[in-house]
Formats: sequence, C-alpha cells, structure tokens
Amino acid sequence: MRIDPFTLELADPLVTAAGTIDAREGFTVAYRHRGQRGVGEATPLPGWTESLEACREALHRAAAAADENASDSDGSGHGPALLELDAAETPAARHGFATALLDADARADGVPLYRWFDADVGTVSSVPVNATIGDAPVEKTVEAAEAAVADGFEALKCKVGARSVAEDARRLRAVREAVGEGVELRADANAAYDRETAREALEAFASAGVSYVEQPLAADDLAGHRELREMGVDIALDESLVEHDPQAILDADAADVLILKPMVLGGPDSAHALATRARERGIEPVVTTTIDGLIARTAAVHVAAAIPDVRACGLATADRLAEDLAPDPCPVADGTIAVPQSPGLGREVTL
Ligand SMILES: O=C(O)CCC(=O)c1ccccc1C(=O)O
Ligand SMILES: [Mg+2]
Repeated sequence: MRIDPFTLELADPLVTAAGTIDAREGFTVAYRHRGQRGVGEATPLPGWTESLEACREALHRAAAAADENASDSDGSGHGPALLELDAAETPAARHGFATALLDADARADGVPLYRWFDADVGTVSSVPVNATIGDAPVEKTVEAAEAAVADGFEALKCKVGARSVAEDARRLRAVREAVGEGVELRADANAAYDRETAREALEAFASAGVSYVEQPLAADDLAGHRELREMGVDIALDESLVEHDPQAILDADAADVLILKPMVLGGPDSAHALATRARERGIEPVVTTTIDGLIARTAAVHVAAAIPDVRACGLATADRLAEDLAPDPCPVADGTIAVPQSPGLGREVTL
C-alpha cells in the first residue's frame, strides 16, 4: 500500500456556523488488488472524523497488516488491512483504503464504480447537484445565489446559524426574491441552534420556501430533531451521523433527509449501504463531499449515481479548491455533475 500526504488550499474558504474550512490535508492511497492499481483518498476533517495524525497511524497500521498477510491464500492482505480500519473510529482512513479497493475491484470487473454498486441503475451520465453558498452578508449571499442560478443550478444550499435568525431569514428571503420560485432552497445550520431558536428559525425560513434545514440542533439531540419535523420544513441530519451509529439514526424517526458524507461514514461502500437502508425507511439520502480532493469527490459522485433518482447532492465543491490532486473528471454544468463511465473511479483518476 502506498500512502502519500497532501495539502490542498481553498481558493474560496467555506464559512459555516461551526467555523471556516480553508485548507484540506490528507493522504492519497494506492493499492494493488486483483491485478489492478486502485486509488483512494483519506482527508480527515477535525470535528467530523479522526485527526490527521490518527488517520496517518491507522493507514500505516493497515499497510503493515496488508504486507504481513500478502501471501494469504487469496494472494492479498486486503481483508486484514480493512479489519484494522474501524468506520466509526477512523472513518477517513477507512475511506482512503476502501476507495482504493473498490476502485481496483470495479476496474477488475470492467465497470464504473456506480454500476459495481448497483448494476440495475443502468447508465447514469450525471447527477443533480446543489450550489454551496457560505455564510456572508445579504448582498454577497444574493450575488452568489444569482451567479449559481445563472450557471444552471436548480438547488441552492445556504449556510445559516452564524448570524441571528432574523438576519438569516432576511438573507434567505432576499435569495428567494432574486431567484424566483423554481429553485430549491436549502439551509444548513451546522448545529447552531438550541431548541427554541430552531423553532423560530424554521418558522422564519418557511416564509422563504426553504425545503429542508440541515442539522438545526446539536448532533446528539435526536429527540429535538424529531419534534422539529412537525414544523412544516423538512429536517436533514448530518452531524448526528458523527455522534450516532446509522441504525440509531434510522430508528429515531428524526429525519426526512440524511446527509451522507462518505469521508465521515468510513467509505463509499458504507455510504452506499446507508443510502439503500435510508430509502427503505422512506428517508431521502443526499450525498456530499467534505470539500475533498478529486479522488474522494469522484468516489462520492459514484455513490450518488448508484442511488436511483437521487435528489441534488452537495458534490459541486471542486471550485473551492485552489489546487487539486489531478485534473477533474467530473465537470459541473447546468446544475449537474458528470459521472465517469470508464472502469473504477474513472480512467482519468490515477496517481
Ligand atoms: O453539502 C454541500 O453542499 C457541500 C458540503 C458541505 O456543506 C460541508 C462540507 C464540509 C463539511 C461540512 C459540510 C456540511 O454539509 O455541513
Ligand atoms: Mg451539513
């Protein structure tokens, strides 16, 4: 297993109620499996995953396990290596290695990764995406929304919760006025509110026609989110998936929508499995990056493409990066992101 560190600066930092993301650090992973060289990316995000240091240690532990077992009967140490990587403890590290394995498997089988997940989806050439609009004063928010709609986005996600509810409501109403009724408007509070403030926010945001609010309350407050579902605006859970295991979230009846971040869930395979289970429960999955490099972003695109008729996903995040690991195989146009059709993650995705 080859593990190489990288740092990617953001050209356009993402300002949220929980802080600003201005750089991403992680590791690329390359691994030979079934005669193919698969690639992966482990890009931990403090607060969401393990630390960079814990990620590094876990990947090197997995690499040692792979080497020790390389002469196993199946000629591969991937099983023992994967067992070293716990999806809850070190999700980014598991994501890195699991992606490399999945890429190699799908390349060996000669299918794009999304069809390796689910051949029944047929050919999916693109998936719808939302524009991600960070916290900013009302004028800048409207400017960003207008630019996104001019670029063809039909769904906008605005960060809220860094300001008062009244101010955020003014931002969202101004966006609605500027873009008209035909655009889906979402808000992401990144756990900024207490229960009372959340009720005020939902009431105020409803007047801007917000379709759902992502994580209004603290990650551990499943009961609070469940109560908020009566307010007429859908509730999406995101940070709660960091605090609770997926089954607890599905059982809590606390969400209309689940935000699935493969980097946070321990891999594209975990994210795809959870999307399927959520759908079975009538909960809509939405796949997003954690502002990752192109390998993880492309893997997330494949996860989204494997979900039939997926709602707009948070995958249009390449533009925020000042630099990337390689040229982007998933261009965004007209509110959709292209899905690579060559085997694995895509012909272009190599290290
Ligand atoms: O969903 C999107 O539009 C982009 C992804 C995004 O907002 C995000 C990116 C990094 C960390 C957290 C989040 C989030 O959804 O809260
Ligand atoms: Mg979110």
